[in-house]
Amino acid sequence: MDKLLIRGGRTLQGEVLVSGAKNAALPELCAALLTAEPVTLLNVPQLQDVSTMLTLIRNMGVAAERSADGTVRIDASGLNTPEAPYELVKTMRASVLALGPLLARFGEATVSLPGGCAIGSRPVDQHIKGLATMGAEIVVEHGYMIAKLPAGATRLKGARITTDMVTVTGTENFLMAAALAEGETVLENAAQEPEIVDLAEMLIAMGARIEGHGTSRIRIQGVERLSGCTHRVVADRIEAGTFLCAVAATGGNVVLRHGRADHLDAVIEKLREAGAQVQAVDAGIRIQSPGAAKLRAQGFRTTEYPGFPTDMQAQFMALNCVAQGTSTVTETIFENRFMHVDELVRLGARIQTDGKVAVIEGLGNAEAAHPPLSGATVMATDLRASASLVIAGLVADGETVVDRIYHLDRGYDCMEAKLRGIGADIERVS
Ligand SMILES: CC(=O)N[C@H]1[C@@H](OP(=O)(O)OP(=O)(O)OC[C@H]2O[C@@H](n3ccc(=O)[nH]c3=O)[C@H](O)[C@@H]2O)O[C@H](CO)[C@@H](O)[C@@H]1O
Ligand SMILES: C=C(OP(=O)(O)O)C(=O)O
Repeated sequence: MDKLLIRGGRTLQGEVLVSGAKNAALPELCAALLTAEPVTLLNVPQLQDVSTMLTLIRNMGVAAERSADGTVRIDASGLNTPEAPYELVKTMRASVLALGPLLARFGEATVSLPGGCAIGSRPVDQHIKGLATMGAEIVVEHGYMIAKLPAGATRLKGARITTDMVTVTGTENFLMAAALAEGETVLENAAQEPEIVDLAEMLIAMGARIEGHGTSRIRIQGVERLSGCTHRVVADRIEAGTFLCAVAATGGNVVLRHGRADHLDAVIEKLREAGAQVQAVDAGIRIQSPGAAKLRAQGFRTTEYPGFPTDMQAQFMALNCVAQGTSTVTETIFENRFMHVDELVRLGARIQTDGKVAVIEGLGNAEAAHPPLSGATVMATDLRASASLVIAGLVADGETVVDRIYHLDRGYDCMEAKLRGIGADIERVS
């Protein structure tokens, strides 16, 4: 099993190329199921989750080829098995995004329930309720959602869908289903994430009629068929945010090429309050930091976009551990997304948790002769927890080994090579 070996203490300088967003590429690969015409996606990141999604759609009879430059060509004209099996869904929750497109184009779908994962339960009751409002008949049997149209119906019906909470994958499933439904669908309480906007733009390029994406009310006028398209996946704001926290912690001066500062307002605001300089520049985002010991830790609460993203909580917590002062972090989206805490503590961090709240005693001291964390072997437990351990390892004294980095490989495109490119001492060992 691969591990990362990090020797901490280097500042970071130079330029990093931000990849396409995992959380946009995965729904967009599913959106290609909505048409029998070829779809080309550009800027698709090289990630394990993308490979899993390609396996999933190929299992359905879809032709999909991926080139090294990030182009993926999909031809779903031969789709013959509208099914997402448990073996694949259990390793990647995003597989539930096949439900909406399969139901809309074929009138049937069998998709495994995702179950839970390390960070908490991943319920899909809102997906089922919303698609049922559009006329689908969905039963849950043997761990699968088995969905079909009522006898005689050929399309889903447009509907007004108000979800109990803001759901990102729910909004994506509804968008894709509604694009081919009969009549108008209005999504109330819709998610506003940049990845939703990017998916909507791809669907519009396929001929969908969508308005209001990026706001909490999205209107979709269903069309009878969608065409192929070429679409470029939006830059990964979470990858960019992770590098921002890494540079803030180590100190340095780095440009994140293609990074979108306008998609990271909540995180950038906190970094500025901490004392780092962060600017949108032509090429992307520039960060200059004197290093965590001279920054002030910042409390935050995770919420849906445009609030502070849950997918950045672990990485910012790692920064808070080595900055000055006490901070409070509240995780409101997932009930178990503090798995990195015990591992950060192994490196010397001081963190107390109580339910959704973590209190971090920042160990930053600009006068100290040694870094406050000391290298150790730590275990990655989930995707963003892994990234937080890498950030901690970059500032810790001596060697840190991050084990189980298959979690990291699900969602970061060549992270160690990118970090090495800006001066980190980090290598992958088997
Ligand atoms: C709003 C939010 O921050 N969503 C995050 C969530 O998206 P993801 O799409 O996985 O999760 P949702 O946005 O659907 O879930 C948001 C909240 O709603 C609940 N829920 C959701 C659907 C449902 O049918 N029933 C239900 O109760 C979830 O338990 C969760 O507490 O995890 C992703 C991976 O970390 C992040 O990229 C997303 O930013
Ligand atoms: C947890 C994440 O992804 P997933 O929903 O695929 O588990 C993430 O992107 O941080």
